[in-house]
Amino acid sequence: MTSASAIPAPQDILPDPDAQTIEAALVGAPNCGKTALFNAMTGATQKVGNYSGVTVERKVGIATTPSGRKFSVIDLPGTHSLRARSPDEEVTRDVLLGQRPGERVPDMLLAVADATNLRGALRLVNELKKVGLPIVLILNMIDIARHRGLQIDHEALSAELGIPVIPATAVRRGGLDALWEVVDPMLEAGLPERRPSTWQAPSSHDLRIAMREAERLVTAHVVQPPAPDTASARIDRVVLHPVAGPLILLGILFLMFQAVFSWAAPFMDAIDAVFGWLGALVAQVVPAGLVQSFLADGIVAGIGSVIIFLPQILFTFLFILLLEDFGYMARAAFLMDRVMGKAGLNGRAFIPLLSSFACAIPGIMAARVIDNRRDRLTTILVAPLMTCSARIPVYTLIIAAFIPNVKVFGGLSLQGLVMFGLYAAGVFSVLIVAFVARYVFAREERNAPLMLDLPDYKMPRPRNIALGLYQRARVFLRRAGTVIFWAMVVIWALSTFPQPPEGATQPAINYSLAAMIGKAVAPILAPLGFNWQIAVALVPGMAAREVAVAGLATVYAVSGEGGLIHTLAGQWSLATALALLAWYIFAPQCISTLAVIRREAGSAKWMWVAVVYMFALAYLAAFATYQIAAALGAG
Ligand SMILES: Nc1nc2c(ncn2[C@@H]2O[C@H](COP(=O)(O)OP(=O)(O)OP(=O)(O)O)[C@@H](O)[C@H]2O)c(=O)[nH]1
Ligand SMILES: [Mg+2]
Repeated sequence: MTSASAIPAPQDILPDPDAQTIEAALVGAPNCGKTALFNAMTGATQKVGNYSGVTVERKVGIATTPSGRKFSVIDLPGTHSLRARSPDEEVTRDVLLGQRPGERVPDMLLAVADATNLRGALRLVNELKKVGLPIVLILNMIDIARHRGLQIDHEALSAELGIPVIPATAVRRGGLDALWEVVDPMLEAGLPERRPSTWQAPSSHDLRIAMREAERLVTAHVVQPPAPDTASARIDRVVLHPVAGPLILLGILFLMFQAVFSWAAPFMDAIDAVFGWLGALVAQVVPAGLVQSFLADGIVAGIGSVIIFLPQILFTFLFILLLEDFGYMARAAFLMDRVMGKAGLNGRAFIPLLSSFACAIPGIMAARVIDNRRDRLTTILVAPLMTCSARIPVYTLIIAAFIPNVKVFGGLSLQGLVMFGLYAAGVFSVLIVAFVARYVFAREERNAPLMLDLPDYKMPRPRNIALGLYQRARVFLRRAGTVIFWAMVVIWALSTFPQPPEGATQPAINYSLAAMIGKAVAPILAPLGFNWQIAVALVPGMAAREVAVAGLATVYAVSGEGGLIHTLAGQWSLATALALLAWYIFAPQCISTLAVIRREAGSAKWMWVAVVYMFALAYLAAFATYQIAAALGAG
């Protein structure tokens, strides 16, 4: 039998316009492995993660059965019931009930259960049966269930439910063989006509009856192992401990930044050497003049100054992805729940905020899992304050130039410590702003604690990690090749033209348009300790945060200074550097994020609220930092 997962299929494509194509929808609780199944069936590479709420949109792919039959598979956000409470659950409900305009109802349902936790899945199946579509129940993660000694009589379950029940392991080669053996003949024979839906939103009474029925099925057909004391439970007794837990969380993050700083350094040096060599090569091969300046100062210096931070970004995400896949991040959510509740943040805001470490855009989209509109809005507005990966270049550059590379407190890297502090400042400001928003929105204090599904710990899968890193690297390099490249071209041109007059005495850039613009904006930024060169970098830096780094590299390279880090260390005071760090904690310097806020919040008003409050905080923070640092003698 050929493995269907070996057949690549384009992702995110629309269903085949040929109405003959069968459409099967994956439905199940959050974190039961729907996306892992989707990827295995279609060869797609959608994000999976060991926590709930990874998928918030409908995705379509084409699966090919071993006998070569093709059908569409729809991956949906996880849901416990069709009685949808949040925008992501509504997607699932609307797809199944045919309430999405222009989309037909799927032809069959692939109900997915986490085999180690059948009760909820059986309750959902009870509801799904009323939709009137043919159902196949997939008992996914059967590998874990077997490992734990759970015995599930899937044949008896199938007889009693009246639908096929098939064990599967989405993440193993051959893990879908049993599924294909059932689905292939089903497709061959043709699916039965859809019966009219009799689904109605269940009342709490209905839910209780369905729950009892699920309970009965589990008792009848599942043999639980005698010792329920699993490794997960043992680990959780330590990491969820009320005192030890938060300390362990802090310790892990702390060590992470220490490691990132020391491990990334040699790779960054290597990239620096390559770009230094490229710059020298350009200077040698291309005759001195405008073309040489464009290539060496604009392209090589500008792009190189950003690409050098790739190792830092990859190491940071190596840690985050490992913790996610291991199942620790869901515990972190549990530990942070009380603090977040005090700040008035919805417990489900944790994952959106966690995603914002990569980039605020997926973070803001992940806020769709939050049902209460005001809570969702608060999360959308604070997500951009989390330290996204585009800030890493800015932070690292300034740290490298101004924070000595020394060990303190018996072996801790001071630079790693400052980076940790900047991340902590981001998290802290999220909590403060959310707290204030609670009064602005007149929201009540959150009373219900977070209903968390704590997933079992799993060994991180190298494939998931590699995929995650590859995607981060691709996003980062693509930005370097597009937004940053074009910003560089503009900044170089502005810093080069008009050319200095005959007999000019100052550096050429002082006669350029960039200097004129920078000097016009500079008075507004002077109280923050920013000079006109910073102003030149910050204005196009609205496009994306890293552009400011590339901008500084070009501005100073065109002025004829070599080595950005050295130049900055020589030209700025410590107070200026600290003020710029403070500015970047808050400033909304990313057009794409603002566009997504507008889309997800549903009006331009909230985008402007974000722009105004973030600029105001950035200005205040930079002002206070500069004035205090200068007063202390760092000016
Ligand atoms: N051991 C094992 N792990 C699995 C299996 N299927 C999925 N996983 C892991 O379980 C976790 C959750 O998988 P996802 O596919 O993201 O779950 P999902 O149902 O799409 O979750 P949401 O999108 O949040 O609803 C990931 O860490 C997967 O690698 C399986 O059959 N066996
Ligand atoms: Mg998913």
